[in-house]
Amino acid sequence: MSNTIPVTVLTGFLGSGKTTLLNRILSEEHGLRIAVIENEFGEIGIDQDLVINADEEIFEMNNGCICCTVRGDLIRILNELAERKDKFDRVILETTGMADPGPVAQTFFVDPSINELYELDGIITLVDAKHVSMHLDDGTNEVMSQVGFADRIILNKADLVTTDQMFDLKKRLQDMNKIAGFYSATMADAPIAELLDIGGFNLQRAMDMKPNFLEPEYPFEWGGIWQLPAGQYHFKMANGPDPDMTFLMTDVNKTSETTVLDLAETIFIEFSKTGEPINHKQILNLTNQCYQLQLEGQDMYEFYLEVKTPKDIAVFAQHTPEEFELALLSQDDTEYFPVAEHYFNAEHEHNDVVSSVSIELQGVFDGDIINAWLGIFLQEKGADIYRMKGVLGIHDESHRIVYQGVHMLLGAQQGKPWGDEAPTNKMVFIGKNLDEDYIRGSLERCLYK
Ligand SMILES: Nc1nc2c(ncn2[C@@H]2O[C@H](COP(=O)(O)OP(=O)(O)OP(=O)(O)O)[C@@H](O)[C@H]2O)c(=O)[nH]1
Repeated sequence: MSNTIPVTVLTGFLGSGKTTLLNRILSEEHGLRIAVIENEFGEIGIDQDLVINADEEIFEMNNGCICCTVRGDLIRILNELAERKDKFDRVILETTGMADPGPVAQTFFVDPSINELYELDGIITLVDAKHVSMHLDDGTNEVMSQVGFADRIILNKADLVTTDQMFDLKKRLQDMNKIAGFYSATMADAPIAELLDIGGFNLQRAMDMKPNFLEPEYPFEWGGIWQLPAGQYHFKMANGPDPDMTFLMTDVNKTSETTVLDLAETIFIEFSKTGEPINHKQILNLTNQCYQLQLEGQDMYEFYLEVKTPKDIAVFAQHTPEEFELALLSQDDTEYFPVAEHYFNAEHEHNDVVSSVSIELQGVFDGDIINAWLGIFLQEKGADIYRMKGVLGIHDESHRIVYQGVHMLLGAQQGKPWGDEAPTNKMVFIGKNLDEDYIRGSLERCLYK
């Protein structure tokens, strides 16, 4: 009998019903002990508050989308979990609605330690039957990929569409994935026994769909090695694709392209951490630590480097040197060129028009005013707001009130009691063209005075 721990990946676009399904699985009597890994898109953790009270272990990853940091964070969490493997029988991994499940699935095949400990049981994709067509028409890549990789597809929110609409939707999705099992559901009430123990993610189909499925993706696009005499240097850079860029340096004792490739296999874990911010004219240390170079506000930037004894140094950068015009110069402005380099497979990109705004406020809201404002806001901006979640304190309410919005639909439910805790408010909005100052200002005006 295999000793590996089965992992089920729950995926589906924002608001499609992943947490609803997770809660159903956790509350059903099946005798299984489940460890949960939650990945969130917004930087403050709300999902943990929305998952029902359970004895299960819940691990949260909210420093980015799982598909971007997958080979770092996820491997680290899975390894930590494995140390306690006597405490659970299986793992459920809920990805953010913005995640492409491809790189998540890939981790279970390409990383040797994970491959030995875990087995990908299956990918379950939740589809919001009311809104998914809009995202498919938009060509939202994440949704296509979530449907394409699924072993099971749950057409959720059947209560919000007609039988004909459901039929057409199923036909459309079947054209995109002929092998998955389809279930139509309301409040994710699909038969759980058919969702767990699928008995193996279909690797062959994943390879058919994406032939480079098993080629690792990296959080960096480029790595290079310089041979440097002792002296003072500076990296010169222009603006790149992002206002900040992850950058890591380390010294090496070999200088071939193979050295860059070998190093990539260990460095990516460090690279997926959030680095220390470094500004123009600051010094970089050769510490094998991740930096966040701040590239915003001017045309050119310089970052200093001191080399005390002759050294070979490797640099890994989130973007290619061409994208931000990287040059390494000595004090007398002689340019030094890398002696070896490699461009990595980092194709994976998000539609960066979509962003998230996370807001935490002290105090309690005036119930009537916050309800009125949220209603108007979602009516006006609903097409752009994929998702809104909030755990709020309301004046004269002893319990948390959980707000959930998906486009223009908004609902509120009573959550856990505050008890002795002072109420605080956490809200996340995910969507296009979000104006953080406007949202924050409006919310502050809704507080009870
Ligand atoms: N009408 C209706 N609402 C549903 C159904 N399933 C879930 N919901 C509601 O839709 C909202 C989003 O559900 P979640 O389960 O939080 O969705 P999610 O996929 O986890 O959302 P994210 O974590 O933001 O991606 C909640 O308010 C749910 O109560 C359904 O079948 N019908």
